Amino acid sequence: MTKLSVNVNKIATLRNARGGNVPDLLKVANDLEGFGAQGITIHPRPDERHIRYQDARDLKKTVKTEFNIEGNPVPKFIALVLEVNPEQVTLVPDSVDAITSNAGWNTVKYKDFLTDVIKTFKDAGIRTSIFVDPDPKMIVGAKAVGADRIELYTESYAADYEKNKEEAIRPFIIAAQKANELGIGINAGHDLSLDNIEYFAKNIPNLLEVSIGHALISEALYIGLDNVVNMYLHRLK
Ligand SMILES: CC(=O)[C@@H](O)[C@H](O)COP(=O)(O)O
Ligand SMILES: NCC(=O)COP(=O)(O)O
Repeated sequence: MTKLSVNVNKIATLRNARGGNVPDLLKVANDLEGFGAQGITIHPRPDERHIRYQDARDLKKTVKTEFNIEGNPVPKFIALVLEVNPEQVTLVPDSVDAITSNAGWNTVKYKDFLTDVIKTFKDAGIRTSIFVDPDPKMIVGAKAVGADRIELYTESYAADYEKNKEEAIRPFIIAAQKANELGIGINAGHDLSLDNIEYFAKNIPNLLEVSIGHALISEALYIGLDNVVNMYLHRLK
């Protein structure tokens, strides 16, 4: 079964719009777990425009499922993750001014850097995952730097799903086969939604976890967080 980790960045975005504590991020995360989410994901960005570094510290005390922190491993991020000690860290190569994540790591070019960073986190007992495009070379590179898992960057799948879902998923199936062959775990995320998740999960062998935020919170505006979590869980069965 594939685990659902809910990315709560958008809850923090809404909270920050007024400067107070509505909605209450910790309560929402706790409720999501109560509704069945099997993990909570955050992606603190250097400008703290949604998740603040303090949110990571606070969530660590309350999250009872798997806590996953994503981000670019700049020194400030590495220090935060080591301090908070989540179950999983996901390395994402986003630039400071990126609106959202827009590429996977080049695990070949950044081999030495990634090997060091992965070792730092693994020595602290934190499971490591590397955000990658569905390119077998990058998956071989992720294995070579010692990552426990890859997170497949699913933006292209989501963008092309309506046009031609068989074509859209093809590179992801090939990538997953490579990951399975190498014995590296598979996570996935970015722009996954109630529309496209079921086909993805059914076609990707050994998909361990998906992290979903933007679409899930948007869908919840119409059907509520409880319903939306359960609809994802049903599609991931
Ligand atoms: C790695 C990934 O795809 C997500 O973490 C995504 O980047 C969410 O970040 P934002 O909420 O800042 O768009
Ligand atoms: N790792 C992907 C994630 O956490 C959520 O991405 P999105 O669903 O907000 O696009």
